[in-house]
Amino acid sequence: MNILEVKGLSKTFGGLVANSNIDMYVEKNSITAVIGPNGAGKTTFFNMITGVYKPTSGEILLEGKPIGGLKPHIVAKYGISRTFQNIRLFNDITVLENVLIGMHNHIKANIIGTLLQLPKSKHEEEDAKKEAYRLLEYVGLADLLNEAAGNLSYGAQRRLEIARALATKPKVLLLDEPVAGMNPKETKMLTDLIQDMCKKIDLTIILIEHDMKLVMEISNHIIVLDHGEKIAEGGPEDIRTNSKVIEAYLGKGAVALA
Ligand SMILES: Nc1ncnc2c1ncn2[C@@H]1O[C@H](COP(=O)(O)OP(=O)(O)OP(=O)(O)O)[C@@H](O)[C@H]1O
Repeated sequence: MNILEVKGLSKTFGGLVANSNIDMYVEKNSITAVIGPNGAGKTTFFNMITGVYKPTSGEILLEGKPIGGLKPHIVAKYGISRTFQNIRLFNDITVLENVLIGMHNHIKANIIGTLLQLPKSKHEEEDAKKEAYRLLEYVGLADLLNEAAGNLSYGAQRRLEIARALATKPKVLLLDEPVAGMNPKETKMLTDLIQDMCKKIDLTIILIEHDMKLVMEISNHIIVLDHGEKIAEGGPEDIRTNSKVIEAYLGKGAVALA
């Protein structure tokens, strides 16, 4: 079953075509990678799916419902969450508080209730803390819950971003270059986490990643963008040997790397 469908999606900035007529079908509980050289249009594509950019044309359907052009917080409520290429955490507050902030969409108590410490809000806050702790345990950060986020190692900050994204209870999680800048040990931890999220917590994952070893190892499906167009899609083996893909990465006349 397709949880997400993208049909004829385009985005232009003035005269520049950043995405042109892209189709994508994402199966539930799968891992899809979006790859392509620098400037190919990958982040623009993510920004349209998450509501940061309004598509110039085309459709985005989550479980058959149109979500294209909705505001990011509404898209998040419908079940799409993301992490960013450049880590965006609140460095001066604790690890736990960063996750609690991710939950605000799901906490019903209003601000007055919170200020007055009404019983319902107190109860909701306790539940939120328990859930945040559970998420931190899941990503391996429970021991650091009272640490300022800015003091965490790079790999731990990436896992905290994922915990915060999970706090919105997404159905689809978009990861923008999740292992960029990580050492091999951190990369392995994150790779295991990505696969576990897909298998054990009923999540569908779409990732942008330049680490081809990782992409080939974990993706069920890969789509390749170049100059804003989808030039290929398929399983890792199809993509590894696709002449258009090799040409996009290495230039005309290049031969297969594999
Ligand atoms: N807000 C914007 N305004 C104008 N042009 C933009 C905007 N966002 C992206 N672009 C342009 O759209 C094209 C695609 O950019 P995008 O960031 O989507 O590529 P990318 O594949 O994510 O690149 P990278 O791998 O380097 O992150 C580029 O030419 C970029 O300059």
